Amino acid sequence: MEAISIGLLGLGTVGTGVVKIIEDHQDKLMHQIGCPIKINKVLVKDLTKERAVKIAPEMLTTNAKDVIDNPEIDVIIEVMGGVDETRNYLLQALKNKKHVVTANKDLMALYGSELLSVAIENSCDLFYEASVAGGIPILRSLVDGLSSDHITKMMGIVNGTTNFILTKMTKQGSAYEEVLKEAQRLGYAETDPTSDVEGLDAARKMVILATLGFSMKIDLDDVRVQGITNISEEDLQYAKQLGYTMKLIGMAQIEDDKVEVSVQPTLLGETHPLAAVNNEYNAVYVYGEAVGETMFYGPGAGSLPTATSIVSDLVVVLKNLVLGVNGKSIISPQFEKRMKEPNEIRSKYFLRLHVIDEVGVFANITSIFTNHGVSFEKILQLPVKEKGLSELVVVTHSTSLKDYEEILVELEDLSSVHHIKSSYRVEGNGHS
Ligand SMILES: NC(=O)C1=CN([C@@H]2O[C@H](COP(=O)(O)OP(=O)(O)OC[C@H]3O[C@@H](n4cnc5c(N)ncnc54)[C@H](OP(=O)(O)O)[C@@H]3O)[C@@H](O)[C@H]2O)C=CC1
Ligand SMILES: N[C@@H](CC=O)C(=O)O
Ligand code: NA
Repeated sequence: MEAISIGLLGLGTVGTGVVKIIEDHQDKLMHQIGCPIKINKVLVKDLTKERAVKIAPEMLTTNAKDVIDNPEIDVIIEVMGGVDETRNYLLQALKNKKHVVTANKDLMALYGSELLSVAIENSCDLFYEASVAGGIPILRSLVDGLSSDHITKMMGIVNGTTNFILTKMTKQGSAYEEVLKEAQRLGYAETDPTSDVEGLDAARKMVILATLGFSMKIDLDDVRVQGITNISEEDLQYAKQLGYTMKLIGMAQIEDDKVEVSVQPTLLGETHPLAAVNNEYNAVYVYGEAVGETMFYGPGAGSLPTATSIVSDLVVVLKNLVLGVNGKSIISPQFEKRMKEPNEIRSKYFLRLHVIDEVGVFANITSIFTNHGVSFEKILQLPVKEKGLSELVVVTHSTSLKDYEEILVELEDLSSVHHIKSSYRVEGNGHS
């Protein structure tokens, strides 16, 4: 078989890794697919930029048509990021009967179903393993390895940048801004890291996971999102003191055919399997009715780990090409989406308050919780430097989101509550 010709859209952190893996693993790839892989054209923004891989200048272009309309190219690897422009490029590429491999979760979370239908119409493959948890083969595990089970819960640390930041803040007491800069330097963060730290990147990945895991078309608007920018040093200290580890957790659960999906800073019991996932590492905890607990762990970001998933997707495209089955493995969602209402979403919560230090305050606060049928699992009360105030930290027993939100409003209205400092979801030690 003659060489397979591929085109790259982008040659940054991930694109460079793709070129390296194709070069360094050429023998193994050749053995798997029976022919060499040839990189034909690469779209970049800046032709003069120094590249971390050797690439002939004539292979670079700033004109996307040189890649997507190029009759010599069989497969497009999209690693440029962005949504609108990229969507148009990939739609055109699929209409041109080119198979697509992408790392773009922003695009797949928003336009995945459109792109996948166009792929089916054109008998093309569209794979996106690198878009969730970079180097971990989690999407394939959901659609192949666990296809026979009924998945009821997925919890993920799916953003490497925020896990890196929280780990360094917790374990080394590092300052947020400093660690964010380090994550950017190491190539973990998005071009605009706001989407990392505000939780949006993780939310997009949870949309992809929940859509595949529950076979239901989940949209970004269905995800409740909170990032890590307001987490303070004090919160991390209290978490530790109470036996928890703070992580940005993506949660997707289904119960009685109704789904909840969220991304929020969460206090995990120290023996929860996800509590030990540190630095830029990602992990996705998947609970299936038959299989029970499983966990998929590995690097969630970075050049070579992400590129590994991309080139592995490319191998599947090429194997499918030999078998003549491209586009046949894409399965549309089976079920209608039904989301849980706030009164059906249950959790424990950590709440930190500054309250006026006087007689009767604690009783007033407790009565608000009692009126909603919510009791405390843990309580801490300490003086604060500010005169006349004390710090109250509670962990509740399980309550509905509806009750909890009403409690917060009622606490805000209480004159003896000076300030609600922070509030986080609490998860125990797993096994559910
Ligand atoms: N970094 C990571 O660890 C991971 C990234 N991803 C995803 O992979 C994709 C790429 O990320 P990453 O490699 O980090 O990004 P980079 O910013 O490092 O690279 C982007 C590349 O695309 C090119 N590019 C961007 N916009 C255009 C445009 N409009 N026209 C032409 N070329 C363009 C840039 O060209 P030039 O070099 O000339 O500026 C650059 O080569 C994103 O979707 C990201 O979310 C997924 C998993 C992990
Ligand atoms: N910015 C992302 C990169 C991978 O998707 C992250 O930090 O996880
Ligand atoms: Na992956």
